[in-house]
Amino acid sequence: MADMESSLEFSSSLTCSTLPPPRTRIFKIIVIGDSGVGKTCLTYRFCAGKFPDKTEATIGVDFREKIIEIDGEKIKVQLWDTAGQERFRKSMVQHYYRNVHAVVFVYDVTSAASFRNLPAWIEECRQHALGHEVPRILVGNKCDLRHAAQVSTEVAQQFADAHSMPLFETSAKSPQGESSDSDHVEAIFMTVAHKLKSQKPLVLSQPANTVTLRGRDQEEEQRGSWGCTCWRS
Ligand SMILES: Nc1nc2c(ncn2[C@@H]2O[C@H](COP(=O)(O)OP(=O)(O)OP(=O)(O)O)[C@@H](O)[C@H]2O)c(=O)[nH]1
Ligand SMILES: [Mg+2]
Repeated sequence: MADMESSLEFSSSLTCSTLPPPRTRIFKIIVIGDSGVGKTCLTYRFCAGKFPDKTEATIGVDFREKIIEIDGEKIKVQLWDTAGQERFRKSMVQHYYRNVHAVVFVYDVTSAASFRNLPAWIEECRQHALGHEVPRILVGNKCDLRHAAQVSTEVAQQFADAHSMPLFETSAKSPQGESSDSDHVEAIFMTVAHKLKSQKPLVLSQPANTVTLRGRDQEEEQRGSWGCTCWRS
């Protein structure tokens, strides 16, 4: 995490200095949900293209990035793989929500408890003043274990509808070939990226090498702290 932290600071200072275009938009997407639902595996699957050999409980946050191309534009998708355990996240929570572009809520289809806890995660977003314009999606993971499922698609869909979120059911583990009956991890994050791109969340007409800043965090961001929503090369 420290490496990423320093690289973010480095990148931010670069952004604010003299590097010329080309510029890459960055979409910050946070992935939240109970411990053990598979947030690390999902983000790893998207960025590394495979299921990780082993994972340990995330402490604070892990960053994963992938450059994707949409309509000829290269976009950096920056996934914030957050900690599900309260003791590993409490000092970090405010950083998760700063300048976030989209939120991915994850539950485990084999864990009714992880589904029941979703309102608490939604409430955390509300407490951090997440705007209604920030897209949210709901992901039920571990669909490869359908025989052990405790959360039906119908119940999950009702919850998603009630909260105006699209629902995806997937598996970070399964091969997800053409015959797979679950949504592809890749397709899920690409859908979010498409949505963000269509919303054009950043100011498009700003000059090169500037930072898009919001409100009272401006000075802090200019000093190069986390969550800088910026164009950078
Ligand atoms: N069968 C199956 N197991 C999975 C899947 N995704 C994750 N797992 C397993 O679930 C366990 C927890 O996965 P993690 O990705 O570490 O969970 P997490 O949500 O990041 O947990 P925290 O970091 O503690 O918040 C690991 O043993 C994974 O191997 C999946 O799609 N299918
Ligand atoms: Mg994790």
